[in-house]
Amino acid sequence: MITFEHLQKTYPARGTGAPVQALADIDLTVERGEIYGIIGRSGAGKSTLLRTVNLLEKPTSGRVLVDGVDMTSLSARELREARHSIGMIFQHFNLLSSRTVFDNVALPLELAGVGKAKIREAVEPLLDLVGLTDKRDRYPAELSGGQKQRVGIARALASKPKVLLSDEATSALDPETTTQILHLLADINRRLGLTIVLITHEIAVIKEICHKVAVMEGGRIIEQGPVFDVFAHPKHPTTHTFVDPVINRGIPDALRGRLSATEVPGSNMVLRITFTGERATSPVISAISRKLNLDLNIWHGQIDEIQGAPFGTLVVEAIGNPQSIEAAISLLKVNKLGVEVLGYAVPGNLRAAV
Ligand SMILES: Nc1ncnc2c1ncn2[C@@H]1O[C@H](COP(=O)(O)OP(=O)(O)OP(=O)(O)O)[C@@H](O)[C@H]1O
Repeated sequence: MITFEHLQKTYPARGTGAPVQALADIDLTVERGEIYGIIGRSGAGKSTLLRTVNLLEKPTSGRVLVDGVDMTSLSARELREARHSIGMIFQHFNLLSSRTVFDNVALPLELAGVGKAKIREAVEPLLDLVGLTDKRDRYPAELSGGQKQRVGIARALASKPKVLLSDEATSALDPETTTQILHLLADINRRLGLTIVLITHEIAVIKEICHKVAVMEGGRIIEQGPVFDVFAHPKHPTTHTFVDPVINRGIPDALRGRLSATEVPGSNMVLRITFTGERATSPVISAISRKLNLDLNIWHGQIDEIQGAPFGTLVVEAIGNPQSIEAAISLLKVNKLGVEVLGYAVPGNLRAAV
């Protein structure tokens, strides 16, 4: 539905400053019907990337294709037309304070010259969809933040877009309202098959509703893929800093302090084994222990949930000869379990910690 091809954006120098390269060679595809989350720290280039989709920001080079149409090649009139199929919602809602809820939602249709009866036909179901039928004659100042964003969503849907762009739409809301708005977006995605691209600096937003995620840093995408895969096996250190606080893949601090990065005489290897819902670990682990005559002492374990699928982590201390341990690691991998060496620990220290 949306393809970014070799997309670059450099903002010209301001005053005595240097030009800013906000986007550096972005290649990304968002499939139809997906909720695609883009996460990154402040200044990573998220807003710039999102705003190239409807050409609020013109790329310096490269292309943006929306439903097969190269947005960078359109005339001003064609671009106005194309923008009807791309809705957008904002952190600060961008509502007109002098218009009622109904009139805010109706605005894009009025601007497109749609008649009064047709506007009513379009707006009333949208107010129902976002749960604001009883607020239709209220003004923005009389609404809560969550209600204002519901108006923003209804207004964005008024021109029946194929794509909805969400620019930090929940950043100004409290956690409970954030969850309600995210559920509304997920519901709209399911009911209308709408493709949603959202930018956020909050990993909880990605975890809650996105199917896929791209992590941005310094104008580049440093990691991307299905949310489950990126959360379960983050590769880039920046992805770790986002994911680790919400997916507890780690070990308790008291135990972590007893790990050393290098092997010392008498120490045992400590492994982290990760598994997804379909894989039962304990029969595999006990079979491997028996077969190779080694002990895999479970040190710490837990199960998280990513997008409704269980994701488990076990930290084990491997006690046996080095060849058996190497063979065990291979066998765990053959059984499609994730294995990482966390470090080494002296058994006495471990027992003290447990
Ligand atoms: N109009 C502009 N002129 C010059 N530089 C800009 C402009 N807009 C953004 N930038 C710069 O481009 C880089 C990317 O900015 P962008 O707003 O896309 O990042 P972001 O990831 O959305 O950040 P935030 O989460 O803070 O909004 C930053 O260094 C920013 O200062």
